[in-house]
Amino acid sequence: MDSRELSRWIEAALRCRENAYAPYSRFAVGAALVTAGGDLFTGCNIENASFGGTICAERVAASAAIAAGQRKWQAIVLALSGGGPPCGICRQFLSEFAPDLRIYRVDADNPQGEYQADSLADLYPHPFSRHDL
Ligand SMILES: O=c1ccn([C@H]2C[C@H](O)[C@@H](CO)O2)c(=O)[nH]1
Ligand SMILES: [Zn+2]
Repeated sequence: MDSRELSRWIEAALRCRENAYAPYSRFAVGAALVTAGGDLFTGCNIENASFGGTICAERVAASAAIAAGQRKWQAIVLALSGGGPPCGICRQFLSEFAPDLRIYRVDADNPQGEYQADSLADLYPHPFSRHDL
């Protein structure tokens, strides 16, 4: 991955963040899931008046990739205010398909600033998996 490619992924996450439906938290999140072949699937968070019905940007992006038949992934880019990490539900969800996924995070309030890069394996070292069934 060169930095131009990463910039394109970040742009995609930021653009999708503009579609976030977050009237309750007012916290907009955008995600860009990058497949092994370099295709991009984007997602934003979608809240619900029944709060538990809310879905995070990460799972929307990942679900779009899965629904398109693409389950081999290299990275996900997250764009959110403060650049925080994915929630526990999303870590578990992503680990089903890509336990070593690279996770890039940008602060949507300062997208040209530093980004964080982690492996999902580091952020979520002990997923519940098929071996635990
Ligand atoms: O990594 C994250 C963290 C939070 N959210 C969403 C869920 C909810 O709509 C709002 C506040 O938690 O942000 C995400 O989409 N991804
Ligand atoms: Zn989440």
